Amino acid sequence: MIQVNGLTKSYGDFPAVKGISFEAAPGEVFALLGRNGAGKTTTIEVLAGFQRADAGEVRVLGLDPARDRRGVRRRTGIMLQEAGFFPDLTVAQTVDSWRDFTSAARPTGEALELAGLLDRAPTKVRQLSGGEKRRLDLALALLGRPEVLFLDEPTTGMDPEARRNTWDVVRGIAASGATILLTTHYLDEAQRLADRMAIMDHGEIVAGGGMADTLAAQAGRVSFELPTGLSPGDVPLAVTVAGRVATCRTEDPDLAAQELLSWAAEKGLRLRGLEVRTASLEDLFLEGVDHA
Ligand SMILES: Nc1ncnc2c1ncn2[C@@H]1O[C@H](COP(=O)(O)OP(=O)(O)OP(=O)(O)O)[C@@H](O)[C@H]1O
Repeated sequence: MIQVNGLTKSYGDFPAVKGISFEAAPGEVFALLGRNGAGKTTTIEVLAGFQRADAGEVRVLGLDPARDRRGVRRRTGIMLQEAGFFPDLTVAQTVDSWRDFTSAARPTGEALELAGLLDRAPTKVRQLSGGEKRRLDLALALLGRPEVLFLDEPTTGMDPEARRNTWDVVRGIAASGATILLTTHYLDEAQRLADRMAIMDHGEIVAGGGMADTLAAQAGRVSFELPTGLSPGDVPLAVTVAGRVATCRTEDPDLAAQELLSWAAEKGLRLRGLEVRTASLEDLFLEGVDHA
């Protein structure tokens, strides 16, 4: 559904995307992650046909978006970071006007219901909150029953309930066979939603793969307060210490915690603040962008 091979894009002398490659299959949610300026939006804009790549090959639904922008646009939905709405139209009028130039469009009520915005149908766009505007954007992106959906930071500004609603919608669309390319700064969102991901930094992919496999291959951590009077060398596992908090990075955090607890019991020590954590996407993200 999406194939990117060696995509390169510069603005003047500035290389924003430096030869990245990835693919996304039908029914897959693919998350493109990375800090501000990493090149995520540029990548989406090239895929959606808004920008031309300088080099590399890009295919969406087997089409080249630079040559067949119309064909791509007809079968894809897009939610960019800044939407341009007419402030004096109501929510329903906005959707209606988009329906006029969308083929096989959903009924207005259905699109609004999907985006959780039905009760705001008669409200003027200028009166919507930031999160509600994102929901209107989502309704428009879903209007043409897209086979590929590009979502650039879709839940920014949404309250927790609206975020969850959006996740359910995204999962539903993916379950119906569509492919979703998502950028987000909420790593919990990526971890919950995405089947696969790529972390970008300075225009390059620095880590990526299947979400579950990649996280499973990452080390977890066990941390606790180092008991008074002890030094890191007294602990039976290799730890790093910041302040009084000792941290052990390990592939098996449960086993490490058991070893620590039996050692503490034997010595009559109490391990305060004991925390056992499997690897999170946040760990991987920080490691990826730090080492880049
Ligand atoms: N039209 C433009 N002209 C010049 N430079 C640009 C333009 N658009 C983006 N850039 C630069 O290209 C780099 C990549 O921008 P891009 O918007 O793709 O990053 P991003 O990963 O989407 O960031 P964010 O998380 O902040 O949305 C940035 O350094 C940005 O300043």
